[in-house]
Amino acid sequence: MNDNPLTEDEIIEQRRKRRLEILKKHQVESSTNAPSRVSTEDSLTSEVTNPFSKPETSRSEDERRSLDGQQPNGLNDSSLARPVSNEPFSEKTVNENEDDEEDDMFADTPSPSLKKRKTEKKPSTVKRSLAGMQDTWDDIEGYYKVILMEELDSRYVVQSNLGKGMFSSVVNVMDQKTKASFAIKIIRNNEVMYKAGMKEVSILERLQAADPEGRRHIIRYDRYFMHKNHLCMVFEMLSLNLRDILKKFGRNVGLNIKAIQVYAYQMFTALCLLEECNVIHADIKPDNMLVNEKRNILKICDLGSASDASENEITPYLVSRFYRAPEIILGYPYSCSIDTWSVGCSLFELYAGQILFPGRSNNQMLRLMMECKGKFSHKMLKRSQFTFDNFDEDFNFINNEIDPVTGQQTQKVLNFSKPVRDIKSRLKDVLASTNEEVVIQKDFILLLEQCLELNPEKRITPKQALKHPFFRNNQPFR
Ligand SMILES: Nc1ncnc2c1ncn2[C@@H]1O[C@H](COP(=O)(O)OP(=O)(O)OP(=O)(O)O)[C@@H](O)[C@H]1O
Repeated sequence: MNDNPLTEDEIIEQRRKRRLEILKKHQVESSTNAPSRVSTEDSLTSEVTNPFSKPETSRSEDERRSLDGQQPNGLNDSSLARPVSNEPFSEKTVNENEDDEEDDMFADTPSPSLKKRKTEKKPSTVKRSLAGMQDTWDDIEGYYKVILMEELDSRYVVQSNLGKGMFSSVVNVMDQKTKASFAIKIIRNNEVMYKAGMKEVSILERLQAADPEGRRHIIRYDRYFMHKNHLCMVFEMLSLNLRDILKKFGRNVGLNIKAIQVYAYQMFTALCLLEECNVIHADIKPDNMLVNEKRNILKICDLGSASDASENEITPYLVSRFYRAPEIILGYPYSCSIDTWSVGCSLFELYAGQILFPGRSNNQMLRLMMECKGKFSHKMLKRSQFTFDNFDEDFNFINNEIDPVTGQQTQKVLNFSKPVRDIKSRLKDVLASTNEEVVIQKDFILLLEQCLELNPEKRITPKQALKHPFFRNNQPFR
């Protein structure tokens, strides 16, 4: 298997394609969906009658078990790590962040080198000079130049930088009224991003109305305001994302099975809410799952790629590639179950400490999926729009690879009669240390297999997943 890291050019090209898809989508939607004006005083926290909301009493017992504050045996830092005796996988691991580092099609100038990206830790302490000099507020890429102790919306005081994504920079602030901490996502000063941000706001509002008490593991959103031409979205303050957790506690070997159980249950609880609201997240991955300080509560964040399930326009670059469901690549009708696929990939990665399908192209993603799960049914291939990009007329897979020696593109037909690298064999080196863990691990493998059904119609639903035997001995929820 070729697990070599992608070249910088390949990463740039891959990410550019994805952002182009998002750009195209928002250009089409913008004329109808985006509000023409946003008031700085507008708040989205007021009560809204929500057609998607479901009364508390109608929630299943399983869902209720996962509610925040009902987990007496929460995780702590030591309970996340797997015993060091577990051997890491011998395979070379592809840089897990490669899919997040990209050239920036929204910037006026070429991006700084990929390595230089995540640099800024502390906001500048230089005082901003003259009001009215708008261009000094933004950097050349349209990110707001945050100043330590700056006041936003006459209320929030900037404490530190939290992170930087393609669409925004995120800062930690203190609300002077309540002294509470919040995270504010400051969207880049760019019309397309503003429209994408407003769409994220409307989806968050909808999810919030269906879960007014915020117990279903989607990030809590408070309100938005405008600051110097930047859309600012106020969120509850959380701690690390699961990619950071994996680096910190998994030591690149993965987290222990008990931590996986707790997080998995919360992920499926969030997916249930998304499904009830008919929302597809479309960017589920460890980077977009945040945990609290105590590490016992997980929330899914970054709804920036989310959309209504009825808007499921066929496009082959939706979702970050390693977490992309086969139906997206094939051009088969897709729905909320693409998020279940992404959760399956994320859970494997959190447990194994390595990416499940580190394909360097959509074609290679299909190959890795078939090595793991066997071949696609002809019925599915017949219904897919992009089948012949990757299969011949007899539905044989055409493997497209770059020859590492000659650098030439090579094509050869590959046949997959049955899985050659299934989940069980991939996890054979992750040894369970107790008999109890052996049983839990077996159930985990079963659950992963069901999340990773090639046919989306046969894939486990989030509601079914919550009842899976994998959660049988999950004491924190009992
Ligand atoms: N509520 C929060 N609490 C703590 N940290 C946060 C919070 N929200 C975001 N962050 C940090 O900021 C980073 C970027 O946030 P987010 O993914 O929402 O931004 P984005 O611009 O949409 O990024 P992307 O390029 O992934 O689309 C996150 O990975 C996380 O580390």
